[in-house]
Amino acid sequence: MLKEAITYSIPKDHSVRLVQMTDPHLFAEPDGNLLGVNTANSLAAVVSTVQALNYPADLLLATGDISQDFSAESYRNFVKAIAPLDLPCHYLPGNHDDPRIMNLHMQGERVFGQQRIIIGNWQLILLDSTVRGKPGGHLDESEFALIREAIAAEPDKHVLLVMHHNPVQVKCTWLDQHWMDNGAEFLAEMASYPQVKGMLWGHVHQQLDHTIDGQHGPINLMATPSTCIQFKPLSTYFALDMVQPGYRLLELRADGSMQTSVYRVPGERFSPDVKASGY
Ligand SMILES: Nc1ncnc2c1ncn2[C@@H]1O[C@@H]2COP(=O)(O)O[C@H]2[C@H]1O
Ligand SMILES: [Fe+2]
Repeated sequence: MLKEAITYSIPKDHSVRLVQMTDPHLFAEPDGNLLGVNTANSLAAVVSTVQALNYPADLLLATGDISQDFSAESYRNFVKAIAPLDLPCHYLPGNHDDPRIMNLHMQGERVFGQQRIIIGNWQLILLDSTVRGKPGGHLDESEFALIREAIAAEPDKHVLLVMHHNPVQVKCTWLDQHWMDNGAEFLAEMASYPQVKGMLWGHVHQQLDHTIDGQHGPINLMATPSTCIQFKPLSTYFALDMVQPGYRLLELRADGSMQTSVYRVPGERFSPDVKASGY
């Protein structure tokens, strides 16, 4: 049975404006760092950068790997860190999250774990692509069923599919072993639905903007940098990139088209240990 969606009422001819933040990898302790980057500080820098823009966003999407240590405090720290944005936050799990602890501790008046959002002319579907105990992803049949039922329930809404794992390979050999392993099947089915206009994910700690031809028009594929460490694009072996922490803004237009850009923290404040060989 399809669970009820959260509905935001904005005029149907208005654009929906989203901020996406992904892979903050927070710790319980404020001095926790991942390969030389203090992840609480880098998230705070991203939040300040977004705040300074005064972007009239409707929602914040947090696309997984909220935690690096599976602690309750790491999730509470995330909720506190995003408070200055004063936006409703919708989250989904990544491979470094514990869904039970996450759902218990991602608590706030406007913090939500539900899978469907109806806003303006759009339906946002938040998918769980995680596989217990594994870094790689897979989309279960139940998630396919959710998408089919959600589209059938709201056939007039454009659809943005949001998830943690990449359904396409990014040409980083070491990282592509952890992609959504049935991504090809997923893409093939989604390309047959006229409603599906975009797919948005995290996990790969790098930007990717790519368009594929669906059977009814283009579908935007979008990956977003982490708010902490960045992976070097097109690398065979694990390698970090020196580009700064980032986030993405999206404007989903009422006609089903979209405008989106990735932004990064200005300056060179965050420099990871480039000799690191993994985590
Ligand atoms: N050297 C490595 N080789 C393969 N996988 C790795 C390596 N280092 C880390 N990983 C895993 O690959 C994942 C990719 O992004 P995540 O943030 O999910 O977390 C990473 C780790 O779980
Ligand atoms: Fe991650």
